[in-house]
Amino acid sequence: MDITIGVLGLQGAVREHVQAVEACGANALVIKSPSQLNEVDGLIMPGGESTAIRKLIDAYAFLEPLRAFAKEKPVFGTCAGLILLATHIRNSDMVHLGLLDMTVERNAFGRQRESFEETIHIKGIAEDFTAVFIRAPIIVSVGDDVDVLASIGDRIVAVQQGHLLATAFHPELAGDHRMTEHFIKLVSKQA
Ligand SMILES: NC(=O)CC[C@H](N)C(=O)O
Repeated sequence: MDITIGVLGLQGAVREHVQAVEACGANALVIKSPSQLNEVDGLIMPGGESTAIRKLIDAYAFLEPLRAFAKEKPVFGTCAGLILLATHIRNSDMVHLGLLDMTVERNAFGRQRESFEETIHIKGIAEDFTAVFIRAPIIVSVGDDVDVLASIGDRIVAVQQGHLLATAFHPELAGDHRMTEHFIKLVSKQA
């Protein structure tokens, strides 16, 4: 398979995503400058700290190139990456890429449960996925064109809108690559 997936390499769980992509048999490229986006078929925006990543996005003039990329090609945002994709952030005027039609709430599981694992069902992808949540956001509501892939109670934790995919959890940390594989399939269809 000659697919190359970029992993936005500004801050956060970059190396783990590279390993997950390679474990799925695709090539991975750590993206540190906007011009490298021309070399990849899809992009993963990792978890980390969305405000820190945004500062670096601005410092390296990444915002418009990322928006343009995501309009054409598949993007997978995990945790902080999900926040970067959202059209609305609850209790904030901040919008980053503003492309995936959803309202997210940052750090929504509260202090007691800052980090935990939960076995979840991901529609069409996995019956029993061990999802790792780290100071995770939740998706509070989604637009009509957004497909909800997984929830915990009434908290939405995975969605897809066309070629945009987002999870509140860290799929690269579970040692189970089905979510990454799903993204690579999405990329192959479009590449
Ligand atoms: N693991 C994560 O990516 C946490 C996200 C972080 N709490 C934020 O708001 O950006």
